Amino acid sequence: MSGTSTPGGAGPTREPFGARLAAAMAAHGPLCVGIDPHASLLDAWGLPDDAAGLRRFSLTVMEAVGGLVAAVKPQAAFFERHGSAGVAVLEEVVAAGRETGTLVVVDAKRGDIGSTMSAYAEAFLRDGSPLAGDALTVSPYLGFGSLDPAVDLALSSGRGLFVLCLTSNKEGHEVQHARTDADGEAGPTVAALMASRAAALNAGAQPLGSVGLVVGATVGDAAERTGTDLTSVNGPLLAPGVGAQGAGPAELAAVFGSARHQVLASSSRGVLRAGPDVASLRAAALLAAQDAAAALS
Ligand SMILES: O=C(O)c1cc(=O)[nH]c(=O)n1[C@@H]1O[C@H](COP(=O)(O)O)[C@@H](O)[C@H]1O
Repeated sequence: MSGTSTPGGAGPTREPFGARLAAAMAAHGPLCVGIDPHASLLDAWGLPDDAAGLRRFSLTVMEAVGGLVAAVKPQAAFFERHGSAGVAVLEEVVAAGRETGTLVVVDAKRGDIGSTMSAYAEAFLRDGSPLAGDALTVSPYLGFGSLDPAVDLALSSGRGLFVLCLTSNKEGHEVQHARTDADGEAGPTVAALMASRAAALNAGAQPLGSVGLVVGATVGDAAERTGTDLTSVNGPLLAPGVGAQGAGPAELAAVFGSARHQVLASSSRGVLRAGPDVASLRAAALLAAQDAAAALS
C-alpha cells in the first residue's frame, strides 16, 4: 500500500481504496489471488504444517503474484491456526503487499457490537497497525450500523471494506435471502438491505466507492431473486467461488451482468494448487486473470 506523508506531519494519506482498486484492476485485470494455506496444500507443496511451512508458502505466493495481480486476499484463519507465529506471518504478507504495490484484502470477516468493532477497526484498518492491509472483509449480521467504526476508519485512512452480502456457500440463503421487517411490514431482503446501505456510503464516489460487497460467483440468479441491485452499489464486488468452488467465466458473466465492471474475481485453491513452483503459480494466476477479464469485459 502506498502511503505518503503529508507536509506538516499530519500522517499518511493515500487515495481512497475504491480508486486504488479501480486502477489496479485496469492495470492487472480483475483478479484477486486468495492466500489460503490449507494443511493439505502445505502437504502438497512438501512443506510442514507449522509456522515455518506457512511462512514459506505465503511468501512464495507473494513472490509469484506480487506486482502481477490486482490484489491478494490472505484468509486470517489459516494463519491464526498456527497461533502467534502464524499471525506474525500474516503481518509479513501485509508488508509484502505494501512493498510490491499489490493491494491486500485481509479476509478476517470481522463483525461485533460497535464498541468491539472499534477495536477490530484499530487492528485491521489503522495506520501503523501491522495487520492493516488495504481492505478488510466484514460481517454485517449484527446489523450494518454495527460496522460504523470500521466504515469511519476505513474511509478516513484510504482503506476499504467488503461487506458480506450474498456468500458463495450453499447455506447463505437462510440469512441473506430472508426478508427484513420494516415497521411490521415485510421489508427488503437482508442482501438487498446490505447493498442499499453500501450504496448510500458510496454515493458520488468516482470511479468506485470504498465500501464493497462480497457476492459469490456461485450464487446464480440470487441477486435478482433477492432484489439486490448490484449496479447501483457503486462499489467493488468481491467474487469468491472462482476455481475450486466451481465457478468460471460463464458463471461470473451470468451472476454479475451489467455490474460486471465492478467485480474483483477471487480464486484461492484454483491458483495455489499450481505451486510450489513460482513460474507455475505465476502462469496459473495470469490465466485466471485473463479468464476473469474476458468474462467481465
Ligand atoms: O469473504 C470471502 O472471501 C469469502 C466469501 C464467500 O462468500 N465465499 C468464500 O469462499 N470466501 C473466501 O474465499 C476463499 C475461497 O477459496 P477457494 O474456494 O479455495 O477459491 C476462502 O478463503 C473463503 O473463506
